[in-house]
Amino acid sequence: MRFTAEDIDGHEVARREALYGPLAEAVRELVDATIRTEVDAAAVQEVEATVRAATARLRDRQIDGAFGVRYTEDGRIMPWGNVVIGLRNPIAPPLTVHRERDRCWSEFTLGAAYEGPPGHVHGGICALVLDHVLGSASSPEKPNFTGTLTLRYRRATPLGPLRAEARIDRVDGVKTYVVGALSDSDGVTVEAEGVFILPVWAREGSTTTPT
Ligand SMILES: CCCCCCCCCCCCCC(=O)SCCNC(=O)CCNC(=O)[C@H](O)C(C)(C)COP(=O)(O)OP(=O)(O)OC[C@H]1O[C@@H](n2cnc3c(N)ncnc32)[C@H](O)[C@@H]1OP(=O)(O)O
Repeated sequence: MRFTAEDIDGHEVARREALYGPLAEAVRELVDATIRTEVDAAAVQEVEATVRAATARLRDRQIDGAFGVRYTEDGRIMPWGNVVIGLRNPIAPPLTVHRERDRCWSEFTLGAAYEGPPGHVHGGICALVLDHVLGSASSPEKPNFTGTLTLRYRRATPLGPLRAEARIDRVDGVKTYVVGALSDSDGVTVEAEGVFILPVWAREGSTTTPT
């Protein structure tokens, strides 16, 4: 498991956010435009060549494997490759998750890139979002892992503005039970409950390391 310390200060974190955030946002727009465009064949081929050239340019210098979770000495966490919240991940909507004591919530918009049933959010994407928001609620600091996630899809979730929220129901040793829901403006579309577990390597007195 890749947790990497970065010897950088707040200014450097901000500089990187300002550099990579707009790139990821531009690629998100590209994905949406790729799905919805109706330009002619020549234009599609021209854009394909441009995108391939841009990809090759970025690959001139890159890390091996995934981004991992990076952190600074002063406790800033940079999960920038994360598929839900990652600043550098164009697949991430991305969500901004807010916290208040034992609750977390996020308001966000899912567009064409997240479609399953026509005009509606893919069920796996609903699970992805709820897994993350419930997991975030389960622990403000230590990294809990999803043990079991149970969902009840009450009705199809339309693409567009949505809200996900979660709160701790109870804690039993290393297990935290969390409940939550995904909603649109008409109310709940998916109910969720999850058991989030502190992995062995993060438990008090553990000498094992993340694998
Ligand atoms: C770090 C910063 C990150 C920045 C991002 C922040 C956002 C974070 C949000 C991220 C959110 C997204 C998060 C993600 O995407 S996490 C990624 C998806 N999840 C996984 O990959 C988890 C894989 N599994 C494991 O790592 C382990 O099996 C875990 C850690 C789950 C348990 O470990 P271990 O197997 O060693 O446990 P134990 O033997 O000591 O048992 C302990 C207790 O737990 C009970 N139990 C065991 N398994 C399960 C189960 N599956 N359901 C229910 N209960 C279970 C067990 O009976 C016992 O209870 P009791 O008998 O004592 O009563």
